[in-house]
Amino acid sequence: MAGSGKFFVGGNWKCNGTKESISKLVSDLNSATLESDVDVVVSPPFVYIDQVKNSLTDRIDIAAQNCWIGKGGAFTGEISVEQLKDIGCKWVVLGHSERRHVIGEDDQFIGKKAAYALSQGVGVIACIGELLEEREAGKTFDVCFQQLKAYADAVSSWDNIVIAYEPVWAIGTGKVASPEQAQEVHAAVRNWLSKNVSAEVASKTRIIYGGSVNGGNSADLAKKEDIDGFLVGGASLKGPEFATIINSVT
Ligand SMILES: O=C(COP(=O)(O)O)NO
Repeated sequence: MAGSGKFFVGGNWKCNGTKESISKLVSDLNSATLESDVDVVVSPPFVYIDQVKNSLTDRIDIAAQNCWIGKGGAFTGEISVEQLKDIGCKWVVLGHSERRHVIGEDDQFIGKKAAYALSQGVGVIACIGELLEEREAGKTFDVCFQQLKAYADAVSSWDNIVIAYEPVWAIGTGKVASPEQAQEVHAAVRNWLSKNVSAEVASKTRIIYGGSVNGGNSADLAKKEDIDGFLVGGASLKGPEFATIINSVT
């Protein structure tokens, strides 16, 4: 398994940054003191991965924000898992709500991407999460379990998967899920894994929360039994605050 820490915190930089701003962010991360039992990854835009990989401390791994569904070749505009490995990526974020609801990727497409990435030895941060209208309609569990099933139907091992529960209504809105709301879904996800995969997978798979996490709310979220870390967007672009979040999970 890529990373053996009890906890996992990812920084999803999304489509943000410049060479200059990323150089400053990397410098801040390199000078941070980070808790030892937290696996930490950052996910730069593709075009900055090489810069980050060649300047960031080895304490922090690199995740890509997406990958092609199979081996490279005549797929204009795509980036293969092999190429991401070649430049030092150990992880890839898949199934992010922005890929589902903005780009239009469906569950099966995402599941196949996850299976291929894992087959090449790259870990998968497997995102799931419901829309506000789905939550308001009482469909949160149905949606998350459907997305989980698509991963489970495609992959043959869970050793290199971290599940990220990211309620879409909390992403980028400042409306963070309450610790109780997040714990309820994390516990249901873990129970689903136990019933549909195995008790061992349910026990060892890290389930992380994403959606308006910041240095002020991460500690309360991290106290919950089934919250094993975070996938942080906006706050991960600020090195000191991202370090505060990382150090709050233990
Ligand atoms: O999309 C997110 C969360 O973003 P924010 O922290 O900005 O809500 N993580 O992948």
